[in-house]
This record gives sequence, structure tokens and C-alpha cells, in this order.
Amino acid sequence: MTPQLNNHLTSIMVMASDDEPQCTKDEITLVVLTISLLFVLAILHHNFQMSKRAPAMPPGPRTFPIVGFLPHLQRGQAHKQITDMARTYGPIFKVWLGTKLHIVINTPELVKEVVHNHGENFANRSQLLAASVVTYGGQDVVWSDNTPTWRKLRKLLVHEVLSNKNLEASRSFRRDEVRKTIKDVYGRVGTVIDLNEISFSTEANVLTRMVWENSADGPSGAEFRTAVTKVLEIIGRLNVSDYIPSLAWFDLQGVERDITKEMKNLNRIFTNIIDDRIKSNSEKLAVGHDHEGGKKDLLQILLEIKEQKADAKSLEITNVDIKALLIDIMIGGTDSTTTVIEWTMALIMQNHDVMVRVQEELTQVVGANNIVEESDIPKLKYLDATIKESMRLHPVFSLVPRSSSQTCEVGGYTIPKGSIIILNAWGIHRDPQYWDNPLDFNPERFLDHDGTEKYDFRGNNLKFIPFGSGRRLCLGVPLAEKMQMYILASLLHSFDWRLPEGEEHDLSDTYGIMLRKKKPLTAIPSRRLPNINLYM
Ligand code: HEM
Repeated sequence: MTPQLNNHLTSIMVMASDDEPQCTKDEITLVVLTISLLFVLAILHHNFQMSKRAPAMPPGPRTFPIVGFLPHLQRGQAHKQITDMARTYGPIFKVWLGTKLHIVINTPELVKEVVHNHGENFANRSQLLAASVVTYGGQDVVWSDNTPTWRKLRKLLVHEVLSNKNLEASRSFRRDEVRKTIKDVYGRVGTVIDLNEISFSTEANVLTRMVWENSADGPSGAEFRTAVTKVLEIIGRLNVSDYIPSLAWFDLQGVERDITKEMKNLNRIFTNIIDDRIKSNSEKLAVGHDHEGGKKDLLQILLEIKEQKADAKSLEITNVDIKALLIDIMIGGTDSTTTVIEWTMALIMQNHDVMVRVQEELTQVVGANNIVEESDIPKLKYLDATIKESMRLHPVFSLVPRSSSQTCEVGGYTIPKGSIIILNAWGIHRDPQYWDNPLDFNPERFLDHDGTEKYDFRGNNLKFIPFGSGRRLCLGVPLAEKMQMYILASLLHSFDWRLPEGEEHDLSDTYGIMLRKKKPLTAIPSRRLPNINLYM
């Protein structure tokens, strides 16, 4: 030891004995520093281990606590805003709406991960409060989670209610109702017609006949339209209670109050119809008549299933289940199809060359001396391509919601259990990475020149998902496909259409639960076919 060091140590020892508090302070400082260092190292080690185990959550905008991004959400334009955000945050990003974590999926590759690779995990729905009221607490197919009951009810709707056999059996209803519409429009030739209104009443009349044809006093088309439109308007409102559940109790915007009132009306309509049918069935049974041999509507089919399943104890369905399923069909089926028809008509009218080609095809396939029949539909390839192009640009359900039942990894990011997943169909359908000149209206792109079907409505090609994809794919596809083709073909074969004097073409939109035309489409029809009997 050098003499200097020796002196230094001695002086420290002297200081320690002379000035004890000073030395304790240093020791304490040393201990604190050591502990802090160990603590920091422990955190770093933990973070390193965590980063090895679970990747980070997707990027996203900074948001306020509790309200999240809600104050910035643009009313009626969420589809565009979310698509713009993908440019900043990338193909998968997170956004807190209130206290709920939303994960937005913006590419077909990531949709594949969600709906196929992790299909089971992302087969839940996140129920909106208003939707829960209308479906008796999610006892239906659309809004319920991925439970055994949902799987059974979905199977029942697909295989026993909306089966090909039943759709075939109801062909005459569709024919009758479309003919009635053509006759009605003929009576109003030269006047202004609301396209949404006539499409809705045709679709609603077809569905009501399919569902409760044999009920003498079902609601009128107008009564039903008012009820459905109101219910969808309320479900489409941005309800703060859905995003900040602790506020639900206050029902700040009166959504729960309004939907409960509407639901009372809807429930009364459905309860009366079911009760009347049960009564009339037992009266018929008492005098030895049943429905055997006669045409069964969907209500009858469901009631019979209810009896059989109750015997078999395999799936006991109740009258409430039946009401919830009928609501799915009537609400899920009417406005969606009608909105597609309205968008497609607006696009065809704006693009004269497309109108000419659609009508030429109709003349060729159907003939100027005939009315459109359902059997013509598979041959109307250009009209089919036109509808697909319309649904690409204006997908009625632009943001398809799902929810995760387990934490998992998508696109290299962690998606926590219970997150709400938004499949951004609108953004994918307009992404220049997947579509040439995506903003152009060009039905050609859907024509299968090489004879292979590149795009169907079943979500097989994830660049095009107007009916969703995977386990929760829309189960009304076969009916919707028939109805939208049949109504559009009939309107365009029987009439020429022009805008009212002074009207401009307008394709602006607004997003609630559906992507609608902001301004309803009105047009003036003129007779197109030479034979007046084709309008009777
Ligand atoms: C053009 C008309 C229609 C469009 C654009 C449409 C679109 C959709 C979409 C995007 C979904 C969600 C799919 C997913 O999560 O992957 C859906 C679900 C559903 N749709 Fe449709 N739909 C239409 C017509 C119909 C019709 C006519 C019916 C019934 C008669 C119907 C009944 C349903 C039901 C019950 C579900 C829920 C399926 C489930 O969650 O398991 N839809 N629809």
C-alpha cells in the first residue's frame, strides 16, 4: 500500500470516527444506489424476457384516458377516417374508443390471419347495447358470441330454414312480389320514384311472405318498414354507453330508452304472429288438418323444429329464440339488400355506358318480349359484375366487427383477449395495392374472362369481403344474391331511368351501422318494353 493511499484510508477512518453521521449518509447513498441499480437491472431483464415472450401491441394514436379517441371520431365518416389512419399507423393498428380497445385490420393477408388462421378465436361479436335489446340479449345469430347455442342456431338457419330447398320453394313469392313492383312502377311512369322505398317494400314483402305467409294479419309492409328503419337508425347511433360501459346506467343519449320503445312494438308484432300461428296449428290438428302437403313458411318450419327438438332434447328452442331468429332474417335481410340495390342503381345511372351494357345483356338473355325470371339470373354475367363492383366501392357493412376470446398474435403483434376487431372492408376494397385504379367504377374487373371465378360473395378471396368471411360469413348470401339480381334486373329490363330535372348525380355516403347514400336516390322511369301486357 502506498503511503498516500494509507493516509487517505486513515483519514477516512478518522472522519468516520470523528464524524459518524456523515459516514452513515455515504453508506446509505451507496446502498440506495446499489438497490436502484439492481432494480433497474431487474426491470430491464423483465422487459427483455417479456419482449421475448409477447410482442408489443399494434401501434396507434395517443388518446385521452377514459374517452380514448371518441372525441375525434368523425360522425358518419368513420370508414374514411379509419382508412386514413392506416396510412399513418400501418396495416394493423389499435385505437381506444372509450375504454374499449379496437384493433383495425386493413389488409387481406391480416384478414386471413383473423378469420381463418385464428378463426375460432375471432368468432365472437362485441354486442352493442341497442342490438342486445332487439335480440333479447343476443339470443340470435348475428350478435351472439361463439357459443354452442350460436353454432346450433346458425346451423339450423343455414340447413333447415334458408336451405336451397326452402329458397326454391319460395320462388313464387319472389316472382309475385317483383311483378307487383313492376306493375306499381308502371302506374307511376313519368313521376319521381324513391328507389330505396320500392326496393325495400319488394324485399320486405318477399321476406314477410317467406317467413309468415300463412299468417292472415301480419304487419303491413309500411308498418314493418317504419319499424325496421327506426331500429337500424338507433343501432347505428354512436352510443357512448357502448364505449364507456360505466356510463350505461345514465343512458346519456337516450338510446336504451328509444330502442326499448321500438322493441316493444316489434316484440308485439312477432309475439302476435307466433301466438296466432300456434293457436291455428292446434285448431287444425284438432280437426285433423296439418301443414303436410301444403307450403310451409319459415315460421312453421321453426315451430315444427321446436317441437321435434324439444322431444329429442338436442336443441330446445323457445319462442324467444324463434323471435330472435325472425328478427335476424327480417332486419338483416331487408335494409342491407335494399341499400345494395340503391347504390348499384345510382352508379349505373351515373355511368351511361354501363347502363347501356346492362340493358343490352338483359335484352339478349331475357328478350324484349319477356319479363325477367329467376332462371335468367345465372346468365346475367355483366349485371353480376356490376353489382360486385358496386359492393366493392360501397360495401354496406364497411367495418365488420368481431371480438377475440383469447389473447393471441396477429401480424406480429399481441391482440389482447376481449379486443374488438374491425375488418376494414371499405379500406381493403379501395386499396391501390390490390386494385388497379381502385376509385374507378369498372364492372369489367369482375368479369371472368378466363372462365374462373375470382371473386364470389363467400369471402374466398379476401380482397373482396362484402359479406364477411369465415365462420361468421353472412348466412343470407344465397337469398341476398337472388334478390338483388332479380329486383335490379327487373327494374332495368322493364324501364329506362333518368334523374329528375335539376338533380345532380350524388354518391356521398354516411356510415351508421350501414354505409348508406347520404341523399336517397330518386329517379323517373319510362316504359322500355313494347308489350303492355308485360306490365300487368
Ligand atoms: C346484400 C345484403 C347483405 C349484406 C351486404 C350482408 C352482409 C353481412 C355481413 C358483412 C355480415 C358479417 C359477416 C362476418 O362477420 O364475417 C353478415 C352477417 C349476417 N347476415 Fe348478412 N348481409 C346481407 C343480407 C342478409 C340476408 C338476406 C340475411 C337473412 C335472410 C342475412 C343474415 C345474416 C346473419 C344471420 C348474419 C350473422 C351471421 C353470424 O354472425 O354467424 N344477411 N351479413
